[in-house]
Amino acid sequence: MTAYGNLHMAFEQMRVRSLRKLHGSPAPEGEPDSGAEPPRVLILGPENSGKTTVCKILVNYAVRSGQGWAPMLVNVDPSEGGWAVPGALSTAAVSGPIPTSSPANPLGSAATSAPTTLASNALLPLAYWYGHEDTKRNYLLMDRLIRNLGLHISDRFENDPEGQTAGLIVDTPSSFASGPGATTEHRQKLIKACIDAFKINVILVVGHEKLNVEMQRTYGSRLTVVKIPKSGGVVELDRSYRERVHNYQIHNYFYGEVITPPPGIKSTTQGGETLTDLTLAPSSTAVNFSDLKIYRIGAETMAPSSALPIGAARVISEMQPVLIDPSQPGSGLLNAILAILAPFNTDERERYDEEILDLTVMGFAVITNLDIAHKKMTILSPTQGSLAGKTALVGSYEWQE
Ligand SMILES: Nc1ncnc2c1ncn2[C@@H]1O[C@H](COP(=O)(O)OP(=O)(O)OP(=O)(O)O)[C@@H](O)[C@H]1O
Repeated sequence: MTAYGNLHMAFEQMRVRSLRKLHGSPAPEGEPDSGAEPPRVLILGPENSGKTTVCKILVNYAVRSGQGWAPMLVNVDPSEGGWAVPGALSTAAVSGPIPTSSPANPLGSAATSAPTTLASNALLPLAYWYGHEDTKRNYLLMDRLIRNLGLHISDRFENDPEGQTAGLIVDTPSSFASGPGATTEHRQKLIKACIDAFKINVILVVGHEKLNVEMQRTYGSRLTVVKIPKSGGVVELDRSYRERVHNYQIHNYFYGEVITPPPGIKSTTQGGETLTDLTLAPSSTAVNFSDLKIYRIGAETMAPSSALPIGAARVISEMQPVLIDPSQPGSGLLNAILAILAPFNTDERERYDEEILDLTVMGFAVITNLDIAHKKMTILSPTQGSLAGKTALVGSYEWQE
């Protein structure tokens, strides 16, 4: 904790200096006035090194310091869940301490979920849908979504110069830290995408000497690279636990957080709310196949370009949106999670081919039944709003009650 405490103090000084610069206040004697940048931190580390926990500790220290900071927390780990369901990349400005009581909402829950009085249970995240657990599956898409998140954050910072002095903290997947030989180039590109998109000025490497040396060598001359020890408390999470957590997170997205009080206790509250308020009632509706346009980015199974025979070109590129016909057997839609996308640009002149890749997510739904004979599908969604005319993206996540 000493290392985390010291880091917090250093980041706090950066915030204060950058706010001072913004207000044009003079620096106290003996303090340099240059380089007053807010902390924009990228956290890297291998699997089970406690990256997410470090992010949460640093964000919680910042919001508790009583200065009214609301740092941006960015989750580019698609297997994490963040504020949406697993498979999404998201970001939110955090203004209250993040509750850490449940793996269902590892970073605090979004305002779209059950309303509660805790400030960090009312986060307004911005999410993009990547749709797969593994960043290696479509690294070009990851790269594009990271850059999209960065553009939105830059826009927000431009409109809120005071808010930007709180800085931002980026949690990354463990595949950014290490991986089999051939993926080194990909992960380096993704790290570079994060550094460019979020204008990172500090890289924290959690307990990985080799990566620390690599980062020092590549970025040491222009960014601060700090190695911090892995906390002794980190729990090694295995594959089956992670799968259970994913199912639990998706269940929670639709049904809210069902917390059963310990035996013998009749009524309990969390953050001043009675626990029954935290349960949600999703709606199940039958829609025609033609009502909803469902796309998949790239083909379902795709070998890396380097594995194709010499001279062969792809029929479908990794970034091409492919319209799926639900009436075709093997469409892979049954039980698939759908990300319902924000509408396309209404101005025809502003439209472009791959616009679908740059649309943010409004919410998630799941196809619980496909009736090919009647061309209808049953969709479970958080609200009763009509899905007609909407566009959805499907990835490789599936869920069954
Ligand atoms: N200091 C600590 N004390 C107790 N438990 C901890 C501590 N740090 C982390 N943990 C627990 O260890 C587990 C793994 O930590 P965390 O999710 O932060 O690691 P990660 O590096 O982000 O993992 P991933 O490989 O999924 O990216 C979590 O269940 C977390 O609650």
